[in-house]
Formats: sequence, structure tokens, C-alpha cells
Amino acid sequence: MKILVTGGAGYIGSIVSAMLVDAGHSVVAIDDLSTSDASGVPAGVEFIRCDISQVATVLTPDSGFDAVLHFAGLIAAGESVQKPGLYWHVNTGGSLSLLVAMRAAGVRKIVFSSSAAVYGNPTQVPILESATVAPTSPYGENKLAVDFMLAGEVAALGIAATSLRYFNVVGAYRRGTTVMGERHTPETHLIPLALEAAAGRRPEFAIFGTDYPTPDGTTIRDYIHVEDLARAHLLALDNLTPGEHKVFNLGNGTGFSIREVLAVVEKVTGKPLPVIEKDRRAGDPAELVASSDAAKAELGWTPAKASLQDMVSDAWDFLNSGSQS
Ligand SMILES: O=c1ccn([C@@H]2O[C@H](COP(=O)(O)OP(=O)(O)O[C@H]3O[C@H](CO)[C@@H](O)[C@H](O)[C@H]3O)[C@@H](O)[C@H]2O)c(=O)[nH]1
Repeated sequence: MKILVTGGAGYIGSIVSAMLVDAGHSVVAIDDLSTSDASGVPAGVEFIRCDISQVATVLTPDSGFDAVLHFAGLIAAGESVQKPGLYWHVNTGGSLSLLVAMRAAGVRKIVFSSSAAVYGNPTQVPILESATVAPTSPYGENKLAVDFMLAGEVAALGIAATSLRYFNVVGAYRRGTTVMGERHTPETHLIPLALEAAAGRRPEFAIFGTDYPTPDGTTIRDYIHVEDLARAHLLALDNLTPGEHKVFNLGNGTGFSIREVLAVVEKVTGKPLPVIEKDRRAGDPAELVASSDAAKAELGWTPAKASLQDMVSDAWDFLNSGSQS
């Protein structure tokens, strides 16, 4: 297939692009490079610098695309609380631009990068796709709004759409001699920041909130290796069904508190972490743990790298690989 990947220079979009090329697809990646750089685009992928709001300049009626994988967007739930308008503009407005361009171009397949953030504070874990959606941040609201848009296009046009709700993605992907990993600017995620502190690149690591209703007072998340997550996209692409909007959670079904994650970081790196405690970050739910039974049953997805220690170890190797600057 000829596939358009939006956000193709980013952490997850670039790794999925590489896998698509290696599976024999032709891939065009667009990205505005606002939080990434073009060196993240893998070999074999055609890259066009383009803001998602301008996607119709690439996704034209004669462009010949068969499918879209949509990763482009801002990703920091905490920042979205401070800048809701920006997040609505880029994440929801950008997705609308994409759907309008798809309609005009007659492209009828889309896999969308959604998030566990749509659930907010769940009433029970692990979270099923049928759980109540009650986002606690504009970021989560943006992702949920796109699901409504997709459902509308599916109902109106009979296109095929799947939303993948990611839990917390970690680790790196080795493609030949290249290691592809997480390098957001600025970095806001727990594990890369803790690893940078362990490496002495940051003076300390700050825990945001120690008074959550969890056993040790810190938030609990379900971590998933980026390679497992990326493979799910190829399965979702094959599984797309005209007239259906499908939704799948992607996680491992095990929750780790921040303190438990930091203990793993210390074990993997062999370095003591300078930790300080700060107030809660706005918009963070206390606990997010997935049930991914639906993805396993319907997509045939089997996570192969479910150990948190292996995920942290891969992220640590990437940090030290020189691929990260
Ligand atoms: O320096 C830090 C960074 C983070 N945290 C906390 O660690 C937890 C996890 O934070 P983070 O790694 O930023 O991930 P999430 O906010 O859970 O969000 C990620 O995971 C979501 C799915 O759950 C994705 O949709 C988002 O894009 C992605 O940012 C949160 O409680 C943060 O407050 C800290 O305590 N200190």
C-alpha cells in the first residue's frame, strides 16, 4: 500500500514508518518538526515537512494514498491543561483537516493514535474499551473528540477506522545498526527524564505528587514497549473493516507506581537517583492500567517485550547510543 504517516518524524510514528517500509509498503511521512527533527525519519521513507493543518497539500485527490496512519499531535497532558486552545487547534483541528482531505481524496482507511488519557480516573482497572470515558485533561478530550469525528466519517461514508489507545510507551527499536528511540523536545516523560537524571544530564528527578490514592502515593501507569506498540499498528492496518470504527487498548495489564519505576531505573543504570518531591501535575489520573484482551483476540497481537526492566534497559541503551543528543 501507499501509506501517509502523519507525525512520521516522532518517536512512535518513525518506528511504525520503518516497520511499514520493511513490510514492503511505500511510505510518505509528514511532520512539522515542532518537537522532533528530520533525522528521526527512517531510511526508505519519503519525508515532507508539513503542518497537519496543511495536510491537503500532500494528501491530494491524485496522490494515490491507500491509507493514513495518524500520529501528528501534541502529547503532553500536563501542558494541555496550561494551553488548551493550542491543543484543541493542533490535535483536534489538525485531525479535522486530515479527515476533510481524506474525504476529498477518497482515502478510506485510517489508524489513529489515541490514548489512555480518554478514560480519566477509571472506576475499575484493568480498563476495558467499554469503560466510561471521562478525560481529566484537554489532551484526553482532544483524543476523544477525534473518535467522535472518526465515528461520524465511518457512519457517513463507510470508511474503515481504528483508534489505538496507548498506555505509557517506553523503550527503543533496533533496525539493523540504527537504534530508534524517544527524543522529545522538551522531554516531559517519566522514564527518559529519570534516565537522564541517572546519567547526570539533569541535577535531579522530581516526582509530581505523592498524595495520590495509591499504595505508595504516586501515580500508577501501565508501560508498553514501543516495538510491541508499533507492531500493533501493522496488525490494525490489516484488520481495518469498511463501515467499522474499532477501538483497542494497548498496554500490558500491569501497573507500576512512579517509585517502582524509579527503583527499576536505579537497578538498570546502577546509579542512585537524586529524587525530589513536588506537587501534583495538573491533569494526571491516579491509575491507568489496560485490559488489551480485545487487541489480542481481534488483532492477534501478542506483546513480546512485556518486562519493564527490558523496556528501561532499551531506553537506557538508546540514551547511551549516541543516537540521542
Ligand atoms: O518528571 C516527571 C515526569 C512525569 N512524572 C509523572 O509520571 C507519571 C507519568 O507521566 P508521563 O511519563 O508524562 O506520562 P503520562 O502523563 O501518563 O502520559 C503519557 O501516556 C499517555 C497514555 O497514558 C499518552 O497518551 C501521553 O501522550 C503520554 O504523555 C505522571 O503522573 C507524571 O506526573 C513525574 O512525576 N515526574
